[in-house]
Amino acid sequence: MHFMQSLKDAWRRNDSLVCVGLDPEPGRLPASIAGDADAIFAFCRDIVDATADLVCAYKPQIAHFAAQRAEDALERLIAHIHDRHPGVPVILDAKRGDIGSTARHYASEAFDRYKADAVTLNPYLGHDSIAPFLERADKGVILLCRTSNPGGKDFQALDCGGEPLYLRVAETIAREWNGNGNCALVTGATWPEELGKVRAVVGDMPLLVPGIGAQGGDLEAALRHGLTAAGDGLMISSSRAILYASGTSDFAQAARKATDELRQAVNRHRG
Ligand SMILES: O=c1ccn([C@@H]2O[C@H](COP(=O)(O)O)[C@@H](O)[C@H]2O)c(=O)[nH]1
Repeated sequence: MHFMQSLKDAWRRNDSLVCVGLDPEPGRLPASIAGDADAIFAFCRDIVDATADLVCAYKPQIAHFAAQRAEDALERLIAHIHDRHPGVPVILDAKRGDIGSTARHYASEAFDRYKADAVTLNPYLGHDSIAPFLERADKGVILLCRTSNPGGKDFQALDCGGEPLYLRVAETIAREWNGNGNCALVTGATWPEELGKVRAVVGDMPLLVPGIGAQGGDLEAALRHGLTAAGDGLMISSSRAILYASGTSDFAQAARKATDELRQAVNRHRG
């Protein structure tokens, strides 16, 4: 199914705008599974199984798997989500970006190897670097726009003919790159007013919003500036605050509680 349709269905079915980020940290896995040969897979699988009815998407971050030589665990985890929780889209957070001949392999990596429904990309190399992803019309193409980190402003806020670069990026993607209707943008909750400026130029385009929880972003302000008139349009992403809500053997139940608390906090601000 088309990523955008899966996302809309999951927003509605689970009454949730929450995207759980899957960022396994070897040093933070509960002692009850940390020694297992397949601990990364088991940890993420248990979090997924405990939360799948509460989320609109999962977002595994590829570096957290690759650094541990756990790409195989990532492949099996995404297969597990598709098999056991069909209809919950998977966003591969890879932030790829390279010349077209290499980008084709990155697109194949995300969609053919990992079977992700969407992927995060860096638009800095321009349209030809993103074209191999845009052509996959059923897949989501989620482009960095106004990132949540403090250094995001170093380039993204630079003046670009009277407007900041991040807004030029948003406008260009909305007007020129979104012919297949499969684009979305990353806009951090740490910059809610900028998020609102992005919303104003991209209409109802979905926004992936990291930065709440561990990064201290303002959830209420992000919702106020980012929700569409229909009360959706956002994927509110949280990783560490959910994954490590408990450091002990009850980690999956604690993750469920943290996910539901975030879901309810978000829903209090929706129409
Ligand atoms: O601007 C961005 C883009 C991506 N991220 C990623 O989101 C999660 C955030 O983790 P938390 O534990 O919820 O802070 C992480 O995978 C980042 O790589 C981001 O934070 N900001």
